[in-house]
Amino acid sequence: MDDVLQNIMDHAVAVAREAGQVVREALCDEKQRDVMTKSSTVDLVTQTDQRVEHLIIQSVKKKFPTHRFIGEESVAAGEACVLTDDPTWIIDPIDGTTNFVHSFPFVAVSIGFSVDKKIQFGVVYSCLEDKMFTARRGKGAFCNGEPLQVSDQEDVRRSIIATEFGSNRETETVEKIFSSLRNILNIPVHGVRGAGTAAVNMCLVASGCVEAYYEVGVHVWDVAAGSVIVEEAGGVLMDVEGGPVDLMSRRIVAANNGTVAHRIVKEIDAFSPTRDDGRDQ
Ligand SMILES: O=P([O-])([O-])O[C@@H]1[C@H](O)[C@H](O)[C@@H](O)[C@H](O)[C@H]1O
Ligand SMILES: [Mg+2]
Ligand SMILES: [Mg+2]
Repeated sequence: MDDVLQNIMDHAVAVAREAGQVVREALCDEKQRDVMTKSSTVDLVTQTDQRVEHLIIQSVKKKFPTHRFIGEESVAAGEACVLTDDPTWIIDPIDGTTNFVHSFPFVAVSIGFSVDKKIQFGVVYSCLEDKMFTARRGKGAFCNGEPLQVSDQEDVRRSIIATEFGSNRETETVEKIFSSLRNILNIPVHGVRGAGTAAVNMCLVASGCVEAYYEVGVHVWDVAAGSVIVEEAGGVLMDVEGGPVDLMSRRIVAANNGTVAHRIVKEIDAFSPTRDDGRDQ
């Protein structure tokens, strides 16, 4: 299986690079950034998201015809979001679509690969920075081939925390997001940041630039690849209430260590969006 998995991962890296090239080119063409909306008026999608997802899936199908897929835009088009034990590619063709639409310079192609419901490797290509983040379970995490290591900071008060506001603008949700943010700022922490892409935020944790990232409202395709990149860089994953992470639950804390993760969890005003797999919370 070892060489087989490496072969699959090599293909993921190659297709992510190809997809990134398409995204870069599309940035220069306003038509390819025309906005459509999904779950809310601020949940954006473009024809480039759809085109890139199609490109990735077709390319994989040709080489690995039995593999399954969970792709953000396929799910938006009505496909089921079910993780089985079968080899499954979990794809976010453009993580950071809002950034893409506005030319805000953090946009990633995110590909996770799961077998037996466990992510085996992750590839995040931050295509405007030309940074290829990769990690295979048990084999370390890398950026452009250089090993990654999380920060060794244990004191949350000397930390930068990343988070996002998401695309749910219901009053209650916005209140909870701000309540968590206020609590964390008041610890106080050195700063709060957000790149506008969950996948890049997780790679920033893996790179040691920020100590933790948390969000309620992410989807499995936002975090599947990043989850193994964080763990392989020495970090930890947790649910926002401190239990084990569940990638379908739409809740995540990714941190450099358990001390920082547990400290952040204390300040998060948790809530439970509808799960990606439609199961009860
Ligand atoms: O829609 P998309 O740009 O692929 O993904 C979104 C981005 O990662 C954003 O930073 C995060 O706040 C959202 O929760 C994601 O859904
Ligand atoms: Mg995304
Ligand atoms: Mg996306």
